[in-house]
Amino acid sequence: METKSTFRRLLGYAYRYKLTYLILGITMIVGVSLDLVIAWYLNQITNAAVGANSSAWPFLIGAGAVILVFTVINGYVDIYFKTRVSSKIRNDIRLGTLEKLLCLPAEYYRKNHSGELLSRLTSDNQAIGQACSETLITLIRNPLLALLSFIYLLTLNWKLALICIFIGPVTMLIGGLFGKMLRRNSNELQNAIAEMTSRIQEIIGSSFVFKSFGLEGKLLQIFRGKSNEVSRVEIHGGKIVASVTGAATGIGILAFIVTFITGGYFVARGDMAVGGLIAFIQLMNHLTWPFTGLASLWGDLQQAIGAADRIFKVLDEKAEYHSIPESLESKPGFQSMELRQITFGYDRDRPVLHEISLTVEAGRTIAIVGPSGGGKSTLFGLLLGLSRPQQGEIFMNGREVRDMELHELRNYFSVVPQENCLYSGTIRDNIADGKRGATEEEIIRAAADANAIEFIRQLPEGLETEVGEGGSNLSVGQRQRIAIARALLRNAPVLLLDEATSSLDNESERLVQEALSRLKSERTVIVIAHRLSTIRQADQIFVMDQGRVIDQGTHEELMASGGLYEKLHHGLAV
Ligand SMILES: Nc1ncnc2c1ncn2[C@@H]1O[C@H](COP(=O)(O)OP(=O)(O)OP(=O)(O)O)[C@@H](O)[C@H]1O
Repeated sequence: METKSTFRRLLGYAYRYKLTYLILGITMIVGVSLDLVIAWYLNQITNAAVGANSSAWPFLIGAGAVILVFTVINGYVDIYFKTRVSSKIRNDIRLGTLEKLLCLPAEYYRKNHSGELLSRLTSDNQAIGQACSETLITLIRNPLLALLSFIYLLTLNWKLALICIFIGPVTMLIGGLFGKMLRRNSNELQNAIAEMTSRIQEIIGSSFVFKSFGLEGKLLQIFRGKSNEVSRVEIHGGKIVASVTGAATGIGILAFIVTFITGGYFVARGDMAVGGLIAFIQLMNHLTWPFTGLASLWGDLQQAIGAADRIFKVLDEKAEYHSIPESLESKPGFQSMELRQITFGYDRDRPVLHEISLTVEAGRTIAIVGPSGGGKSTLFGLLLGLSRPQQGEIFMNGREVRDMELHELRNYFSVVPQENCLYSGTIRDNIADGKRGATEEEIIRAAADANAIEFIRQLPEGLETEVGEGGSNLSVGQRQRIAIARALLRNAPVLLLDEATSSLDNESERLVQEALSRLKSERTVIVIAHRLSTIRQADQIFVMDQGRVIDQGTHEELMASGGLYEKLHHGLAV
């Protein structure tokens, strides 16, 4: 992406807060004026001291007090509004980024590292906030201050002023030179941090496994590699910043020495008053620092543009839908769903489903069974429109689903996934996710039908119990029953049930199965069955192997045919 257009886009966010920027424009002008006034003040006070002009003191004290008051008030207003605008812009971009992420297709999540996506919302977002306030304002303020200081310098001693002007172009050259290096370093650092963050997420979420398998040493070793890489890139960045700062400081001091030596010479010759020299040195600071500071500011801006590039890349991704939908409403009126010759691969040239055809009629229970990796979950993804088939068509009530809004399609389904994904919040929140505006009575009834109400009542906080990250405060069986309650409340006509493979104890299993049979009644059910015992009653069973439907029929028919189903039944007998 072009730096210019990225910058223009960033300005678009800033434009929303034009009033705040107007205030910051005023504080900037007042700040610049105060810097010049202080040089003038030093000039006055030194000349009064050298000329033994004691009558000037009341005026000088008064002027000092005014300068002090203005400086304090202006400083407060300036910092407050800079923080405010930076925070607001960061918030806008953060919300926009998450909104976009929520609208992106499942494929995007498959292809992008979660740590990278996390960095878009954290460190990249932070870098942009800084750029839109302090960096942006300073980039305008510094050249303005330098220009006005130079004009003032000309009035003090034009010859000296012209001698000192060489600094500007030299420092700008340095800024330009190092800016590109800083930006490259920033990109490299972001990638390294993203990889490290992903690792942290993975490690933190797996304490049960790494502790039971004694993987601490291995994980630390892997993490050390990622962490060392971050450190290496940071140190390299430090080298670049140190070079910029060193060069800039050198130029600043050179300018100072030249001014002092030349100015001192002018004073000695009587061409300049001592107060003038003092004011000159003060103004030289304003002339050199804006330029020397420009180098590192430029670096900051480059880093922010790098961060903005990455964020805008997410914002420009093709979304599944253009705005966050209202929470899904179940849609009555399901008649049938038909898959015709569906072929699909996560990589286009490596299909994992081959020419799948099946029909699901209203009110029937369809079971999909088969060995692991056969494509059962992938098929669910296609039904829900999470992936699009590369060949073939899917019809819902006779309508091609390509012609339907994704929300409309998904409104036909209630899903109980294998991993019973709950969100941080209370049990009530999680059940209520099934239906917008669910009443207390409906929530309790759903919990009761899901065989969850008893354990909920035994919890000290009842429905208000926090489930923890991903439901980690609850047992697997309890999580499943909450997920079933959520699906019951949703009350969509088609239930997609991916049976959990995790084995529950007998009592828990009984409670879950009982809850599921309530959920299944009066609905169309498509179930991925891991326990063949639970699907004997299914109207139609599809046996999938290596992405193909290799057999179909009722339990009895499939047992009689002596194919894979019969083998699974005897061999796995789950
Ligand atoms: N996100 C993905 N990217 C690439 N390939 C994938 C992805 N998810 C699954 N696959 C592949 O697709 C094939 C079918 O996987 P799928 O998860 O649909 O099988 P399954 O029958 O549901 O297995 P299980 O019973 O173990 O859950 C497998 O070969 C798997 O490796």
